[in-house]
Amino acid sequence: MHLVRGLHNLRPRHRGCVATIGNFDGVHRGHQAILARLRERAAELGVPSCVVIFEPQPREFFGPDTAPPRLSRLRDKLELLAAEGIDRVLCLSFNRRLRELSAAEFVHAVLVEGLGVKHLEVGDDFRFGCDRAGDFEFLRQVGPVEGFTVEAAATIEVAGERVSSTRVREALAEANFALAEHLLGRPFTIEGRILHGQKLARQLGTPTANVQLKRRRVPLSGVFVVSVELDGRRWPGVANIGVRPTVDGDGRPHLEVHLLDFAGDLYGRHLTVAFHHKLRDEQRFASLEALKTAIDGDVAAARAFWQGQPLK
Ligand SMILES: Cc1cc2nc3c(=O)[nH]c(=O)nc-3n(C[C@H](O)[C@H](O)[C@H](O)COP(=O)(O)O)c2cc1C
Ligand SMILES: Nc1ncnc2c1ncn2[C@@H]1O[C@H](COP(=O)(O)OP(=O)(O)OP(=O)(O)O)[C@@H](O)[C@H]1O
Repeated sequence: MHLVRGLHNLRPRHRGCVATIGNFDGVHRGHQAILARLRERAAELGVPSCVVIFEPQPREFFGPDTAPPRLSRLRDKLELLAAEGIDRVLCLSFNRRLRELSAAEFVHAVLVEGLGVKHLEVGDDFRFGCDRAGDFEFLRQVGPVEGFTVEAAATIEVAGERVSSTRVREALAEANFALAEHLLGRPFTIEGRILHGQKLARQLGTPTANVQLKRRRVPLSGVFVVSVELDGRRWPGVANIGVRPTVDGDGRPHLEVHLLDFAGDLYGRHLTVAFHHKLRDEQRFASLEALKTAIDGDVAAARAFWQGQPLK
């Protein structure tokens, strides 16, 4: 899959494709359906498939602190789109200039001049352009004039509800991991590199891998049963996402994972943590001894969870 960053990096050879536009946060089953349709249309027309995404996502541009936490960073999204068989991603910086483009200007500059789109596939609720004035009806009118066809993707529902990134976030906040997995078509995961921690966990008897979150905000917090993928192998584990009020509290969330039955050095390695069940909220304990007892309980609960159940 080829990534083009910004309109200015489009070349004449990029013209001629089928496209869709959106945030595609989490690449959930609604997105997967649109992407499947896009692949079909690309094959029919003999042109590449292209997904147009924004970075930051528009809501993050308008309210960096109030926008909901992401399900996927840009690199996760790109991996997921590649796995869906998409040929090309155009990643546009969402900035003042872009937000001020009217719907007609956006269509002309991005879809026509930039991509030479032959066919556009969007959800029927898709809105775009300055003040979100552009919609499916507008595209249907302007498409034939600008030389492309437009199709509204059928709405994908799970359990009678439209699948959306918002719904996945709600499921995670409610710790409904079965629903989140159903909506995503895979378990919710967080990937990252292992950093050095304070080395306190070892003293607590439960060595943990500290996954680098940087400034990333995550859509869940608490103590969880997880599975961890490391170099193509899967391990059962238990994880904490929180600010660790008992021991420090730099106010930033940390993701720490203890792999059951694993011995070895994980510093600098890359791992993927899949979330399956919430055990409890994070708590401030009166002593390290009390924290240790709680963590021992979490480890036992994770062991019981995986007992007789295949790792996934
Ligand atoms: C399963 C698990 C549950 C945890 N629960 C809590 C908790 O409820 N409250 C808390 O302050 N810290 C909690 N922690 C975080 C510990 O405080 C942390 O592992 C310890 O500070 C070691 O940090 P270090 O790896 O940076 O040395 C938990 C950690 C794990 C692995
Ligand atoms: N369940 C769905 N069925 C059909 N199309 C969908 C579905 N979900 C999203 N789409 C379409 O996929 C494209 C990208 O959607 P986008 O990621 O912007 O929105 P979303 O998944 O609904 O997220 P949010 O909850 O943030 O609105 C849009 O064209 C949108 O209409």
